[in-house]
Amino acid sequence: MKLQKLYRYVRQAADEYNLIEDEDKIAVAVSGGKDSLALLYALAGLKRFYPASFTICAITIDIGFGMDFTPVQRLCDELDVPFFICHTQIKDIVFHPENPNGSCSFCANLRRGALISKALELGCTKLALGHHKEDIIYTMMMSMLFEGRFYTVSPYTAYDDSQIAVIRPLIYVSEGEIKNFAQQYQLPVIKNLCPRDGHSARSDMESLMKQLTSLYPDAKDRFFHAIENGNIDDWTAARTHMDVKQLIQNRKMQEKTLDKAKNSAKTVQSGGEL
Ligand SMILES: Nc1ncnc2c1ncn2[C@@H]1O[C@H](COP(=O)(O)OP(=O)(O)OP(=O)(O)O)[C@@H](O)[C@H]1O
Repeated sequence: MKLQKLYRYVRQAADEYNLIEDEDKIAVAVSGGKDSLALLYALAGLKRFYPASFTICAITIDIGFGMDFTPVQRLCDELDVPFFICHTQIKDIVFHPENPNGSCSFCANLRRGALISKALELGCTKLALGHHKEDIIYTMMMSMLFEGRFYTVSPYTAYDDSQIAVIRPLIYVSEGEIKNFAQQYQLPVIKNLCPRDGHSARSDMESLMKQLTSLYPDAKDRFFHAIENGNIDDWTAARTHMDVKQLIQNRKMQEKTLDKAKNSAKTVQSGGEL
């Protein structure tokens, strides 16, 4: 995939869901994986010609697996993006033998907390995550199968207790396109050293989708269309550029529904979406 195409996708998401506003300071959450590196690349370029004026910085949460993030630092230098790395003990907390909550979703929550607190410290108004089209679809499938509700993470999420909103500008980009882009532009992808990488419920959704696609080639597009038109509260609110207070109100209602659904469904360890 060419860079122009990536820009087009990100612009489409930004325009449709009001992701980027004038004076925004966007913290790009960079794990070192292909998705967030592609996101960094896209936003660093887009800020030169996007109608709203915004700045970016990059934040990496070092979970404690001893990964070397020097290649990310080099890319940030090349793109002229300030880079911040936060060293944490998340690995020790999540992998503690006596910790019964040591799931992928617990780890994702800790990472998100660390990202938000660093982004707030830096005065950022948005935190951009690298979820792509399949991430959105697989989260919806997990939500239906494990929680019994039609839901997935939104392109724009506001929190009432925080000055920052989470945005997902890659929702229109497929994983295949990102892989291709990462190869073409030689993004410095760092191998994830977590032993659970690739062994989550998310990978089960991937296999399930492969089977579905062999029977119904358009399954992914149909699922994504259902999400965009399915009146999921956060999605509708973002698309209609709803007032932030109203957005938060909607989110609270959603959380109540989730609690109810969780109580009545079997608890299954999910794939740990951030
Ligand atoms: N350790 C981290 N530091 C900073 N950001 C992170 C970290 N882990 C995850 N993120 C952010 O959360 C997003 C989703 O996380 P997830 O673990 O699902 O990664 P992924 O789908 O493999 O994406 P990537 O290829 O970017 O690693 C990432 O794209 C990235 O923006």
